[in-house]
Amino acid sequence: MSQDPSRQTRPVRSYVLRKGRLTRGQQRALDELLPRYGIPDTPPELDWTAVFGREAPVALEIGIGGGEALLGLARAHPEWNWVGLDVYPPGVGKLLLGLEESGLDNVRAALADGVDFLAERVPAHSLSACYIFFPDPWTKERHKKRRLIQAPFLDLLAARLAPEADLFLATDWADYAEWMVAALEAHPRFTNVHGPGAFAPRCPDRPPTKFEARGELRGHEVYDLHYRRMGGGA
Ligand SMILES: C[S@@+](CC[C@H](N)C(=O)[O-])C[C@H]1O[C@@H](n2cnc3c(N)ncnc32)[C@H](O)[C@@H]1O
Repeated sequence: MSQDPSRQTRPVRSYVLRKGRLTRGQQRALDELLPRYGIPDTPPELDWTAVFGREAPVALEIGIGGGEALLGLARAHPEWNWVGLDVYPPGVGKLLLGLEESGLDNVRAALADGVDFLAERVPAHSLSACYIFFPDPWTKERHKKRRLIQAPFLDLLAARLAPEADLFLATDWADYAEWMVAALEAHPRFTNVHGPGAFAPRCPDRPPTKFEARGELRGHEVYDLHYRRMGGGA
């Protein structure tokens, strides 16, 4: 039986932020679709109206995985501009293929580190929402310092979110969920929409991702969180 060429894999060549094997389809997407759906490298600080060709609230998802959640959210809210980031080339390739197939025109993608992107590219207070679903949990005690959700990251995020912007998170690690609640509630710029210490109902319009499904098969409970950036300050 001949193999579907789009399923054949080869090592990442052009994009090496994180190791990953691209299918031919994903490699083509990065080569051909990134110029269309990607975010231009210059100028360093972005002008969202120029990036999207229209004025609309901008929502950012950091760590899109295969882009399933972002595609669902962008489909559900065509009136918003959506930006998806990941350091994993096959994931960004998969999102680009999804964009090509869906015809959605309100999504832009970048193969980029979320922290660098926020620090270097995103104008102050220009984001109306941020989504972070199932960030790497770094479960070993000695690795927890690598977790994304901690004070320096929250300082940076607060400086890029507009006042009253929403922050939605989800994790299937109970210990990381508690860690996120502690970090966010210790931060002067974030308030829990559902009351101190509370978890949130499932984020509206959040489609299940492959990663979430894998966790569910292992019996992991999912914890959603919903915070709001309070007004004022940097
Ligand atoms: C556990 S996966 C979850 C993916 C996706 N959100 C989902 O629900 O299926 C975490 C994702 O975050 C990405 N990631 C980790 N650190 C990142 C960073 N600093 N910036 C952007 N993406 C990151 C990883 O490459 C991976 O795709």
